[in-house]
Amino acid sequence: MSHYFFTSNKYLVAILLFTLVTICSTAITIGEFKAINSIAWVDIIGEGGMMLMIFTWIVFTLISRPAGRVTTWLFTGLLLTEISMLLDFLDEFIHYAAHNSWFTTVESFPAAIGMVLMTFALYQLHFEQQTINTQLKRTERYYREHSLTDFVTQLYSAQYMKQQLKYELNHVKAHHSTFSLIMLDVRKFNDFNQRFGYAQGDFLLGEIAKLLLMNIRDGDLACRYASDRFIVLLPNTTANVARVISGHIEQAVAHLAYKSGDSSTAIYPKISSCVNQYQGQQSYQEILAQLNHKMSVVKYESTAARSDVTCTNVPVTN
Ligand SMILES: Nc1nc2c(ncn2[C@@H]2O[C@H](COP(=O)(O)OP(=O)(O)OP(=O)(O)O)[C@@H](O)[C@H]2O)c(=O)[nH]1
Repeated sequence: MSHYFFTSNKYLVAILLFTLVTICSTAITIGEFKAINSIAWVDIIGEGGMMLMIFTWIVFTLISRPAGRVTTWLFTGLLLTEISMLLDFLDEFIHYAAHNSWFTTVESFPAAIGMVLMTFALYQLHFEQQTINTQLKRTERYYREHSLTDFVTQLYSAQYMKQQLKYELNHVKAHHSTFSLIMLDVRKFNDFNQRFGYAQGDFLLGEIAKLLLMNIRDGDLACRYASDRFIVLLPNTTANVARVISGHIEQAVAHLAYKSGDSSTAIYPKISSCVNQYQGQQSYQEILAQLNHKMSVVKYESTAARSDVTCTNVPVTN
C-alpha cells in the first residue's frame, strides 16, 4: 500500500471523511430510526455493499495515484457517487419527516453528476496513460511481465534480468553479435539510509531509476540487481558505446539535487559504474560474477582515491 500517495492526497482524505461524517450525522439528527421489522435487509445488504465498493474504489484511487488534476476529478466523481449510495443506504433504516424528505429525494443527483465527472476524468486518464506508456516502452523490452518488476524502483527485477541475460547470450551466440552490460552502484547508500531513513532511501532509489531510464535507449533494459545496485543490458552494443551511456547516467545522477522531505538542502548522490562487453562464451553466472568483481575493484579504487563522497550538501539559495 502506497503510504506516500495517501499522504500526498491528505486533503482529499479529509474531504471524504468530513462528507461522510456530515451526511451520517445529519441523517441521524433529522431522521428517526425505522422499526426493526420494517427494515428490508436484502436492500441493506445490496445498497450497503455498493456503498462499500465505491468507498474501496476511492481508497484505492487515493493510495495509488499522485495528487493532481486527474486524481481530483476521479475522486470528486467517485465521492458524489458515494454520497448517492450513502443516502440510498441510510434511508433503508432511517425515516425522514415530510419537511425533511428533501434529504432523500436529492439522492440520485450527486451520482448523476459524479458519473459525468468520472467520464471526464477517465478521458483525461487516457491521455495521461499514453504518456506513461511511451516511457514504459523503455522498460518493456520483449514482453510485459509485471510480476517481475521491483516494487521500490518500478524497474525490472534481478530475476527478469537473469532471464533476459540468458536470452541475450543465446541470441549473440546464434547471430555472432555482441552486447554490453553496465553495472551501477550508489555510493555510501547505507549512510544515506542512516541519515535520512529507509523511506527516503526508497524514494532516492526511485529517482535514480527514473534518471537511468531517461539516459538509456529504447532497446536497452534497466533492472534493479540488488539493494543499491542496478544493471543495464545493452544489446548490439560495444563497451565503448556502453561507457558513453554509463557516463551519461553518472552525470545525470551527480546533478540530481535531491531534497529530503521539506529540507531545502540539496544532496548530490554519486554512483560507481563499470562496463563489460560479451560475445556469448560465458554463462550468465560467470558474467554476473565477473561484473560484481569489477565493481568491487572500481569501488576500492575510488575509495582509495578518496573520491567516494556521497552527499555534498549545498544550501539552496532562492
Ligand atoms: N532504502 C532502502 N535501502 C535498502 C534497500 N535494499 C537494501 N538497502 C540498504 O542499502 C544499503 C546498502 O549498503 P552497502 O551495501 O554497504 O552499500 P553502500 O553503503 O552504498 O556502500 P558502498 O557501495 O561501499 O559505497 C544497506 O543499508 C541496505 O540495508 C531498499 O529497498 N531500500
